[in-house]
Amino acid sequence: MSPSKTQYNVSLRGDAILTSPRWNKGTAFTLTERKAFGLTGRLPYRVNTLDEQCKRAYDQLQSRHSPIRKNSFLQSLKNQNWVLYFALLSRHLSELVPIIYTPTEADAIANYSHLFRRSEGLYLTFPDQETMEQDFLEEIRGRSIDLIVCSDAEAILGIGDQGVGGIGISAAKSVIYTLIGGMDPSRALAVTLDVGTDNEDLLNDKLYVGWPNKRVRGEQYDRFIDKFVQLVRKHFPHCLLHFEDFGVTNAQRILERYRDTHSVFNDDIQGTGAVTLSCVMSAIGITKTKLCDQRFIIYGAGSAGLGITKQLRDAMVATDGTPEEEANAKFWLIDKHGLIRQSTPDVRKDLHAFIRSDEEWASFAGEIGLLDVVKQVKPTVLIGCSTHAGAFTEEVVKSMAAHCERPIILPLSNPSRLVEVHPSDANDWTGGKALLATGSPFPPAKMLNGKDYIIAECNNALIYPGLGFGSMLCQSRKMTDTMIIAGARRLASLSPALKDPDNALLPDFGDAPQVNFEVAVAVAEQGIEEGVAGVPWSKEEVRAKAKAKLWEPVYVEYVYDKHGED
Ligand SMILES: NC(=O)C1=CN([C@@H]2O[C@H](COP(=O)(O)OP(=O)(O)OC[C@H]3O[C@@H](n4cnc5c(N)ncnc54)[C@H](O)[C@@H]3O)[C@@H](O)[C@H]2O)C=CC1
Ligand SMILES: CC(=O)C(=O)O
Ligand SMILES: [Mg+2]
Repeated sequence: MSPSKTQYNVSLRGDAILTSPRWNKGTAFTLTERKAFGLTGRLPYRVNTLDEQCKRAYDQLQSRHSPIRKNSFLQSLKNQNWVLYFALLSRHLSELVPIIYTPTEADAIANYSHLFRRSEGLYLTFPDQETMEQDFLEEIRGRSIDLIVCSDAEAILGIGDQGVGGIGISAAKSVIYTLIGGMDPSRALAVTLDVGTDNEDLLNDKLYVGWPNKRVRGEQYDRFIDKFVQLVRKHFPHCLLHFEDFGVTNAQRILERYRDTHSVFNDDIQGTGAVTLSCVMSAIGITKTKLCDQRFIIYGAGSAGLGITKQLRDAMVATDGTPEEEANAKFWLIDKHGLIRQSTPDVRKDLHAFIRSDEEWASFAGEIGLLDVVKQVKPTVLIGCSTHAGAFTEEVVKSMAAHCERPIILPLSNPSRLVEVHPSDANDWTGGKALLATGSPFPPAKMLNGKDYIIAECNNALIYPGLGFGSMLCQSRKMTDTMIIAGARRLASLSPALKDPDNALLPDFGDAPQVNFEVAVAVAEQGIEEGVAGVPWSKEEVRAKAKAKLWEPVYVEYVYDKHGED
């Protein structure tokens, strides 16, 4: 609840308030509230505190042994009582984020139609587009919306096209905005844009609950997306529109199309770019080098690969004063058909600035693989966002380490089973020299001195809630690159490795709420400084304003009022 509110006037009574996850307190309704809301006979006698409810829920959760069953339990809890759900998650953040987010959420999404119990969020389906506005208004009735997270589910986490199951990633990313970013969940909306699926398993599944049709593409797809974006702009001109897990042919295009006219954000491109920039900044703090001193190999040139490359390039230009063309030349991008160079067919337009010349690789015939590129380029940074499990083989890692004192190796693919190299292997193969971070959580590796080396989680969830909250806080008209860089710099400044190079490259996920608060402040300050903010504040006021806006999972007293909120 908002810390500025000590009381809410609520119009729901009886079963209606008990079945509203926003207002339900279950056994924590006080005796006065029970009388006022017609609940005395609807609840057992004893009034519980939130702590007692959390303990009971945690005990129940522990009796579910597999991560996916825990995920289902938490999903039910979310459908019952938001305060309890978020309070429980906050009390066990590091343990439960992997259950409600990557890696477990990937399994929940892959099995969405079979695990389905109850709908959540907004389903906008291609054949129903005539009623899109009506459906939208029905879902947000009586609510003010600050944040919309939408997905068309073509590239979910690392598991590809998941059709209507994409609502799971929109909802999980919204939950993270609340849990880590302090966003009021009643002001957020998760949306799935069901434009069909090319996943044959889903199309052949009789229980599939989405639109059983091949994915719509081309002009029809663009018109559908445009209809949705214009609807958002019409009804909530100041809300942040977050795009998640769109396919590589649409993600950057959509971002470019709308980013100058509305506050839009593509997490896979910009969020991943920002957290990776922070991670690399932290690592080069240890190697005492600059961004422009690095040679980067980016393995997997999809949305994340492009976002990471551009973010690192832009920061190099801004921080080191490297001319853009010179900065572009520090990157070697590899995709399914090897190194991307002039003779590579059908390279996406957004990658053109990073194409290597054929002349540089004249002595190589055919597709040029990772090992060849590593041997030739002698990279200092190797980043994986390919979904190609095990791609960073022992030979690749050892070849890199042969020419680089502290190789920076970031296998970022999710979920855990798709990681390009297990961080313990990379640690062992480099004699403990590699500076490592992964996309999903991994246990620590052992350093040569026997101490644990904590593997930082370089996941966009460590930064996007702060980027989004900062942008919403200052009501920015758009999310600029410089606002994102300001957030990434603030995150890097909080790295534990700054104090001790044997520490993790990024803050622990357990500290993510405090870290994201700092990111949000940096982003809003930057928005104000560059004149895109819609608030009349000075930069000095931002911190206090941000504190006042944080939503916290605590119970606030309710007073019955038939004209109150519902
Ligand atoms: N750690 C983090 O915060 C994030 C991690 N990711 C992860 O990165 C991976 C990619 O995600 P997106 O970029 O959104 O997907 P995407 O589908 O846009 O990109 C994947 C790219 O990898 C390429 N690829 C596939 N197999 C390959 C191979 N054998 N060798 C080289 N390239 C190959 C594909 O052609 C494609 O260009 C996923 O596992 C995803 O979970 C994505 C966003 C954030
Ligand atoms: C973390 C994330 O956004 C992804 O894996 O797609
Ligand atoms: Mg994603």
